[in-house]
Amino acid sequence: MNSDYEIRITPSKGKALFALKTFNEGDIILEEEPVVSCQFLWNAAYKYLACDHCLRPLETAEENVRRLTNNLSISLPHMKCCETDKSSQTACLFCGVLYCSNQCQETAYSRYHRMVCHSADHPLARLCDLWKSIHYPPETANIMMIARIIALIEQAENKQAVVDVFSQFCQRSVNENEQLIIKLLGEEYMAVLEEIRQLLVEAFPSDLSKQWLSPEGFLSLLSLIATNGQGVGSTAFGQWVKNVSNIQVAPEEKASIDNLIQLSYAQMDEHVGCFLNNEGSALYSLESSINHSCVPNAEPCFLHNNFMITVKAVKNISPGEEICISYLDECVTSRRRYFRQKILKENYLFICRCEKCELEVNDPDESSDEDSEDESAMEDSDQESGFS
Ligand SMILES: C[S@@+](CC[C@H](N)C(=O)[O-])C[C@H]1O[C@@H](n2cnc3c(N)ncnc32)[C@H](O)[C@@H]1O
Repeated sequence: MNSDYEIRITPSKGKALFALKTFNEGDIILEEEPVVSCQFLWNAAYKYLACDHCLRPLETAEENVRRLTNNLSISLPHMKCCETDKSSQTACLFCGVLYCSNQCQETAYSRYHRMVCHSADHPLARLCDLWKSIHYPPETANIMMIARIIALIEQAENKQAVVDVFSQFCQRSVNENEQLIIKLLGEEYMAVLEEIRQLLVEAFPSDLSKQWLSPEGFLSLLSLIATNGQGVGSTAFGQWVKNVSNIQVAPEEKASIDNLIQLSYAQMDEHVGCFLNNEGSALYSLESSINHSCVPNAEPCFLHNNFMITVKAVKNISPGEEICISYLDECVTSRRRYFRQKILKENYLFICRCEKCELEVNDPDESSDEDSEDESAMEDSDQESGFS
């Protein structure tokens, strides 16, 4: 039992997280590891090297910046600011997936990897290929999350306890599940879903898994990860930049490091655009109970450069206040109510009942020219940020 916050059921938003103590701006409210997580498939295929369990970067900062800029001549000073420890890395002897440490490998193996470890001709390998053929970058979800969820249940000694963990996540009606999946994949790919489901059934043929993988069960699993999945990102170069910016150096050296950083990001922009990070998605037990607000008082971040999420206060929060994050990019949160509601309704399938939207309830329900321009920009950005 935590005395800093608690989950309560609210009439308008379902589950919500409330503060039980004062948090000052910048305070850490909570930190947690996910129940399940997975790197995106294209992200992994494009050699964004990350631990298969915790998504920690496996490249050094220098390898990372060279790959992302396609410039092999870049050398980074102060490599002690790079946190990648190659000496602790390890690989699964059978399927070859990489881990940052024995500990991650052992945790993965004991919890789910035994069931999902596969060779190139396994149904799960075909599943990954099929998923990649219908879900191109920018990725928002990964079918292997479902495989890992099933594996977690299959491998658990106390299966009911694992099932209970997943039943706490926000669920939707059958009709809403379908709408979300259409949004996730696009209507034209809905027929392929049955092929995907069949491959999962082939990979997990037990009677227990078949229950989860019935047509309806499968759709609700997909919808569960779309509704509750949180994007996760890690970066070796970004971490080096953060660390190197905090060391004391002479002003001339500082200027030369800043110049190198600026130049590197400019070259990355040209070579890989916005695809800078190791990326995946994850389900967090507590964090997924945090509702959206257009005036958030908290934000999620990844201070440990792996899948551990930190929720930080961005304003002072009083005991009894609801803790909310924004599901939207900052540029959308600052727009008019009509526009924010439209984006949330279309992408997340809910009508926002946050404090700001409730206050502006009488604002006109019509779009402006500015909104229309932003809508086309959002079509790209909402794909980038995914559903959460
Ligand atoms: C990740 S869950 C958050 C926890 C959720 N309230 C629950 O009961 O599990 C996201 C869902 O919460 C609800 N939600 C989140 N923010 C909301 C808001 N500002 N207004 C209304 N509903 C909201 C929506 O149903 C949304 O799909």
